[in-house]
Amino acid sequence: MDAFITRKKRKSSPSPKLEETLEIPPRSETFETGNDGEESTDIKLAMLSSLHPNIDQQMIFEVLLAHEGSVEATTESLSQTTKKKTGVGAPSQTSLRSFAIGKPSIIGGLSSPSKKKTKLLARRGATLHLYDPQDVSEHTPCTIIHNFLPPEDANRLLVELLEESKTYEKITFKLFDNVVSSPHTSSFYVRSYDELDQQKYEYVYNGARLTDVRKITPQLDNVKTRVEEAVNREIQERISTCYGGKKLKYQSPKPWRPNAAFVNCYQGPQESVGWHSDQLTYLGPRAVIGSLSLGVTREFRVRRVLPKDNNTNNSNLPSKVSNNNNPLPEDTNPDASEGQIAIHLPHNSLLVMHAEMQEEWKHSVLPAHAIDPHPVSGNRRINITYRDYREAFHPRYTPKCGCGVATVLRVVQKKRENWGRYFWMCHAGNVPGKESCTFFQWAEFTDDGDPIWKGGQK
Ligand SMILES: O=C(O)CCC(=O)C(=O)O
Ligand SMILES: [Fe+2]
Repeated sequence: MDAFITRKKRKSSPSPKLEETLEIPPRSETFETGNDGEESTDIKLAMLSSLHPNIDQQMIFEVLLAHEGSVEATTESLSQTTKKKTGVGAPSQTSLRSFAIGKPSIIGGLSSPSKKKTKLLARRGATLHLYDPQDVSEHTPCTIIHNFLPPEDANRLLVELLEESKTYEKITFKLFDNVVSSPHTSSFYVRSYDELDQQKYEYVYNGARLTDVRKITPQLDNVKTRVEEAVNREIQERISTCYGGKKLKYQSPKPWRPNAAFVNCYQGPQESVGWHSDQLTYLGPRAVIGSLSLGVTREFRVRRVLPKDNNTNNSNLPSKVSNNNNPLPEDTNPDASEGQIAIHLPHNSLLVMHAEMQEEWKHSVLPAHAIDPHPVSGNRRINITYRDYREAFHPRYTPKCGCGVATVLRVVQKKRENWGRYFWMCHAGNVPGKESCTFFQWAEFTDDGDPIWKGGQK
């Protein structure tokens, strides 16, 4: 879904614990700000991409660097560039072979039984392109199944959703003085009219309600069971091959049951979604998401978020256990946090985002230079993310803030102190132009990721 804006934390916030994060995810995502009193580069890029949707992100990044991080100077310069219709340069691409040295540790040490120092695959500014399912599962927190559905079922679903997507809309929202709109269209599907009502009137997405919620279509429903089986299989496989035979702490041991689906439509190469993590508020910690791609092939980019200490220098990060008892990432090369991996998502591929993904990685679908048209969808790509909304995380149970609205669940991603710890905070802290109340509460879970409420169950 759409998420591409954020702002820096108001200096007046009374809660020191919030310092490292403050984000404005319009729907179900979380974007992160820096902790140095300025918007992080991602945020600046997200803002600039929204303001200049037709300019390649790599170009925006270079212009931003040339202007020493000034958003104002960059936007001015980009406006000139657009006027002059200057072309944009193609980003340099590198292959896996030129970077892979040994077997990498990909998930912050969680899967790394060997103490041998491993080299990270992607360096700052470089992007590794992965096509092979084995490479994807070894080097990212995802697994991919190509040719997932029988071809005729994939086409039926694609045709159905192309028709549906004719009435999808871009989300618009206000960012400071600008009205910004999401760089693709989307809609949300649930199983029953009762759930539809709940989504419209009980669930809150960053202070707003979803307006476009639909009942699951016949083909979406038909495919759901197969996605469910495959994802549960992949989860078990991941546990045995990557987590040493034991589920992660806070990961639910229950079978994954998709009961909602966001469907995105990307019309043409320029439509995109910026860097984000999906919101855990209704999914709980260590959530798994099944993502089915149809139509035009696009690149799904992932990059790990490494914690930094207060001096933003993480080069001396010792290997130790964080507050949630997961080992901190072993590889602390600051450049490493900037490296990106591009997973190519062809028509009819199922990508499973595993339990380590949302807390420790960010993902995006960046604008493309060119696409190969698909025989059925032309220049369009449809993406379905099946999600398991957990009853225990229904807004009727989650903490309410001073604004009287259900709070959002977040995780400390960037700061070394409290890295990996979850907290509930006021949703308005994520909404531009809205004064947030000071609500903050560390989140507590059982080992199986069920919430423990202070003062007993609400
Ligand atoms: O289109 C995709 O593959 C990813 C979409 C996404 O990240 C999301 O809906 O949260
Ligand atoms: Fe996402």
